[in-house]
Amino acid sequence: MSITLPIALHDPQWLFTLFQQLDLGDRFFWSRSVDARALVGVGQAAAIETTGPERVSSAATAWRELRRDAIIEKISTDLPAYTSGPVLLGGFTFDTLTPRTDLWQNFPDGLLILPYLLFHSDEDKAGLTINALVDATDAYEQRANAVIETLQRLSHALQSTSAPSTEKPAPTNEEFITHNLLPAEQWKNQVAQAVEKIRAGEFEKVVLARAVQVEQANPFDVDATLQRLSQSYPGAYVFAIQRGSRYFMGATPERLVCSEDGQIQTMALAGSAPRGTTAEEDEHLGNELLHSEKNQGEHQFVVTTIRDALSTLCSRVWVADAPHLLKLKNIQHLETPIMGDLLPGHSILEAIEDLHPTPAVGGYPRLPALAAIGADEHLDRGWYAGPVGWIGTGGNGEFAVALRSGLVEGRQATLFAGCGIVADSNPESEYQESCLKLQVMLRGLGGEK
Ligand SMILES: C=C(O[C@H]1C=CC=C(C(=O)O)[C@@H]1O)C(=O)O
Repeated sequence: MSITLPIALHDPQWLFTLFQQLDLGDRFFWSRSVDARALVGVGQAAAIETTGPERVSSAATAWRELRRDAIIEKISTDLPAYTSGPVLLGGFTFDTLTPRTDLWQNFPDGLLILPYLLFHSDEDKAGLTINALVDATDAYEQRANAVIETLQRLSHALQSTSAPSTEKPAPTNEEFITHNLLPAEQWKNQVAQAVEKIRAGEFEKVVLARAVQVEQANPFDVDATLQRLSQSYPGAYVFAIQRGSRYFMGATPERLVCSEDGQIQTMALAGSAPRGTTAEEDEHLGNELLHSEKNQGEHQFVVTTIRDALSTLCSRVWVADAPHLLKLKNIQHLETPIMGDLLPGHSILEAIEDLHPTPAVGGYPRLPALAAIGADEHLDRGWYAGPVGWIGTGGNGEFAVALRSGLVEGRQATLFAGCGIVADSNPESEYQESCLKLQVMLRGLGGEK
């Protein structure tokens, strides 16, 4: 049973903090400041957990079953268009080839949660959805009273606390102790070996990732981290998924797929350069990136693969003629927007199944590149570089690729970054590029003033 009520627009960060105080269970955060869309969930009315290579298609089947007998009420027409009604939030692992370690305990291969409460907003409307799994034996009056009591507590919390400052939280004064999971020289050797394999014709591109462990004396402040990320990366998808004492969170620039009324939008994002310290230097670095054969090659693998994947799912596919620059705070990328008209009967989960992993996070051709990642990377990627996002009714939803991300627990965090390796990659430059990508979460956590 799912009921959506209109609610006043509120700062989603604030709702995230209030939901902690209500003590209703794990929290979920999703927002992209530029399109003013946010979803903030708490608690669990139902969960779909899947395993194995079929983790996405099994989730699609389970979601169809869960929806089949749903009673869906919308108490107004003045509600956000795509996020009203039951919405599942969650994600999937990057792959199911690499053995999982303790690091990703409680993050199954596939997990989509129907939260107990979901605050959702677009530019000018907001809604609060209350979900509950109810069966014929339920003491419905008691259940209804529990919901009323929760809503009263939420309303009280909204009235009695003031909205947090919209200022970006200052960096913490804490000392970070950082530790490469794989020593830097070893990672660079891996890159050099991948280049050899590419030159020997084993595959054409592979994305190799690395992880850094960060520790400080006091627990990391997850709420302040989300606020820093949202303010520093307004164009990024800022997300957090809590599983007990752990949060998987980040600010990723890469949309995997957005589906609205049968229209899907995706992008090829690959090829990187630092930002300049002056406008001239920045323009120069951007022009170099646009004209770099190495980066254009790395990018084209992604464009071609996405176009091919969409051709079986869509009646029409539109790909921009050439990539443009996506300029982020400390790094710039090549980006090609791609759109398509989904064939009737297809949903966002089918699009994810076909698109993921794109060569922006896996490689090209897909299978030998994934085998090389599994054999050579020595890293449990878990949900890093996997799809994270939400799905609503009618096949609508949005998923991003979980980059610029990390797993945060108490005083410790494990942060991830990867780089596309092609025949003319240079191990030292790739290492430097991975450091730029890691900076997103390092600064988010309050480090690197
Ligand atoms: C794999 C990552 O970035 C991808 C997205 C943009 C640019 C990339 C690159 O230039 O290598 C990567 O393909 C990461 O941030 O961990």
